[in-house]
Amino acid sequence: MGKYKVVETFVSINGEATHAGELACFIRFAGCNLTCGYCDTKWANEPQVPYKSMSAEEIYAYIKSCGVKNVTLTGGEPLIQPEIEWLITLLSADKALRVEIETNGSVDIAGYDARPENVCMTLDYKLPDSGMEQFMRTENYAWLKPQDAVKFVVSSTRDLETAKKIIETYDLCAKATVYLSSAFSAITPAQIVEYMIQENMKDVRLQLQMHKYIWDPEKKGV
Ligand SMILES: C[S@@+](CC[C@H](N)C(=O)[O-])C[C@H]1O[C@@H](n2cnc3c(N)ncnc32)[C@H](O)[C@@H]1O
Ligand SMILES: Nc1nc2[nH]cc(C(=O)O)c2c(=O)[nH]1
Ligand code: SF4
Ligand SMILES: [Mg+2]
Repeated sequence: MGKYKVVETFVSINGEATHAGELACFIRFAGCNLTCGYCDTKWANEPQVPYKSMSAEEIYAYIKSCGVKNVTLTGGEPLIQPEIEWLITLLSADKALRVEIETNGSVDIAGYDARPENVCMTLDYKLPDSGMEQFMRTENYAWLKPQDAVKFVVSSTRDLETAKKIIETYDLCAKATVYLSSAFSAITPAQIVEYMIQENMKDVRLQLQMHKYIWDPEKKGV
């Protein structure tokens, strides 16, 4: 079996989405197929980024040594890592783990349809201000499961309007939990809440990147 390019591993609270506030073990992979303007982990996508080669078994052993339940696979883009399906299968076989995959919305998730309940996807929809909207695969919404989330990272009123349109067009609140997040420091959380009130977005949740309020927003490994 192959090796995975891992740029950092750490235990922290998950700062985002459904399990925000719970301890989680993070595995961050090198490289991404997109270049979002707001990306807070551009360093992980640099071709020369230092990485550790780890087998699936080594990653699993590290996770077990952390003793936590939640595992977040992130990056970079986890779903473009060669043989990532094998790692997900290995981790999901351990029912003491809950595996969350942070994915950017451009990669086909149809092949993960047989995943068990302890594997959830947090699927981004990249809005216009990210510069990456043309790569979004809305076909992915056919494969959402109740434990999944769709996340819109918002930078502007234009982004909010697009998010609302996509949520309604694909009836996303009926398929998964839907989050609006502020692109850190690009728009205030208050502006997002004002828009949610104005548009009566009853089934959508605001989420803030908790770790950026707890620690220096530039700090790695938290
Ligand atoms: C760094 S990405 C890695 C996973 C995957 N490439 C993706 O985009 O979903 C993890 C999450 O952080 C979010 N993110 C990145 N930069 C951000 C920023 N400046 N403010 C808020 N969220 C950000 C992304 O939108 C994504 O939901
Ligand atoms: N604390 C913390 N929680 C997170 N949840 C998702 C993250 C990510 O970068 O994907 C992240 C992260 O980088 N740090
Ligand atoms: S898809 Fe994720 S990792 Fe890639 S550039 Fe965008 S936010 Fe960064
Ligand atoms: Mg992050």
